[in-house]
Amino acid sequence: MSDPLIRLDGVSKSFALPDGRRFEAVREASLSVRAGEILGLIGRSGAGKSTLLRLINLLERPDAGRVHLGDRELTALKPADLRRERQRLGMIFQQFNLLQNATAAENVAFPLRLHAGRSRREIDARVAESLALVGLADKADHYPAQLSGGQKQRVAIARALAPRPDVLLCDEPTSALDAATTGELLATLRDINTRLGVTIVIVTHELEVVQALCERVAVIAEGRLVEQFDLADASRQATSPLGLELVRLQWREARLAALDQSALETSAVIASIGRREVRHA
Ligand SMILES: Nc1ncnc2c1ncn2[C@@H]1O[C@H](COP(=O)(O)OP(=O)(O)OP(=O)(O)O)[C@@H](O)[C@H]1O
Repeated sequence: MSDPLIRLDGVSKSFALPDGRRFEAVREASLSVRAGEILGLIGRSGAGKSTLLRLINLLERPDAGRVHLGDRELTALKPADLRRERQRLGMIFQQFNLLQNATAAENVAFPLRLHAGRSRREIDARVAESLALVGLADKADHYPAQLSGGQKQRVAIARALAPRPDVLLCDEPTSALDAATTGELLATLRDINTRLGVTIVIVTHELEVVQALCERVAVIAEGRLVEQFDLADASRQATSPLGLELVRLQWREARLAALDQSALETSAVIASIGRREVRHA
């Protein structure tokens, strides 16, 4: 494997419980993410998926272990250097996290204004470009309350992309959306990955999302990374219950696709017989 873009080395994170004990949400997790790939992080509720994702951009600081982005060790950086490196890591959330009293354009401009050195004209151009990327050029002046759930998530994606990050971290981005809107949003994420080369790490509890979008998957259970595999690798042996469920879903989808194909071929044969009979009538 080429040098990874993101590398977690033995990261652990615990939280204080009300009774004073500590709960280990992530335990000695090591993970590498290649530049340009789409990695799914899956696990049952409470398994530690979101915590692991937030350890990548140090929204959560690990108690132990190291986080690398390219050749920089984020866990060793001073606050000003970390702020700069974090611009390479965009993030979106399940509940969109938009500023309600700001327009779509103002929301997208927000991260650009946080860092000095960009002119007003540069910011306006970047905002327009980012909204166009997610198909919302005509909604720049709309407030979040005037947008659908899918449109709100697109504004959030535009905001995350505005600083031109290398990575997009997605925390359950489709959980608040219906099936059709989920499909459209996944197509947008794939397009961003293909056209811009943005590496994507997505946390989800929906195996269909992994199946539709991801190239590789990492399974987390009780804070531990229990297995990782390429979805296209037919020779793989999934071992965890969720890994096995995902493989079964892939088989089912593949069988349905084969059935669709044979139904299509059958109808083509019937149609050609019909045409011959009409000619001979
Ligand atoms: N700030 C916090 N303080 C205390 N406990 C926390 C905190 N954040 C997470 N936890 C606990 O850590 C565990 C893992 O949480 P996390 O949100 O990472 O799980 P998850 O796999 O993303 O779950 P879900 O799919 O339900 O969102 C949970 O038991 C959660 O209650």
